[in-house]
Amino acid sequence: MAPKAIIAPSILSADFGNLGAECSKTMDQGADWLHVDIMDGHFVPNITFGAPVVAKIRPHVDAPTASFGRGTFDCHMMIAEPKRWVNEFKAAGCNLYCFHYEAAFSTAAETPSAASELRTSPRELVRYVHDQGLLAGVAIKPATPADVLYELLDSADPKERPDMVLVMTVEPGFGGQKFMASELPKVQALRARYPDINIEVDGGLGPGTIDQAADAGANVIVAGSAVFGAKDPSEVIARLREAVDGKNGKL
Ligand SMILES: O=C(CO)[C@@H](O)[C@H](O)COP(=O)(O)O
Repeated sequence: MAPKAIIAPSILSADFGNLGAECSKTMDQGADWLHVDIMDGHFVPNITFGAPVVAKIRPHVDAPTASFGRGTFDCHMMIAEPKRWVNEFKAAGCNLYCFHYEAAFSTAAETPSAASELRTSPRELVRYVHDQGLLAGVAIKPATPADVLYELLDSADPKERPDMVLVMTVEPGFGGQKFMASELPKVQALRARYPDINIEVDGGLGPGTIDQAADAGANVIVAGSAVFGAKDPSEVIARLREAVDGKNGKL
């Protein structure tokens, strides 16, 4: 049975001119976490913001008092060289550092000019993120199969096991895209093999698509435009939660 629902609105769809207030309002509307999309214009064809902005919004949301707790800043690092920024984002108030499997790998294999301390692998990077005292997430793009994650999730060493996996249900880079149901078999396979892990889905989630994602076994739900564009965001957040927890008998 999947773990409880965690609803993480993506602040990519918030009003950037009023970000602190937008974040605290969304928490008051029932969010568990905030999903903070970091894009570098390199790993993905869009740029958002960096650690200084995260540090500015952190005081607007109470920090979590436990791992995975309310107020977790779930930083989705759509960036090259993800090892470079772990400490800066930790200092800014990030709690969960979710890097892309593809980016961690390419630093080692495809960027031979990268400084040697930045050359890494997904396994080493999960360990490194844990060593810095953060939760570690590993994200996969639509072109990446789920089974690349098995080696990490099967690791006997908890330091090398991700705390969450993120299955992208759109190509990373932009909010407001169409949900790709073609990615759900990955979620099903991961849930069948790992009944207790946090599986996050991101992209095109909302009242019209949540049931498919919940049926597949996702429990951490990112929603940007569906929450920030709603007349009643509280109602949308409650609906997302009900779909996941209702299915799992947790309501
Ligand atoms: O990471 C991303 C996009 O790359 C997402 O977090 C989007 O921000 C989700 O937006 P919606 O599809 O829910 O509008």
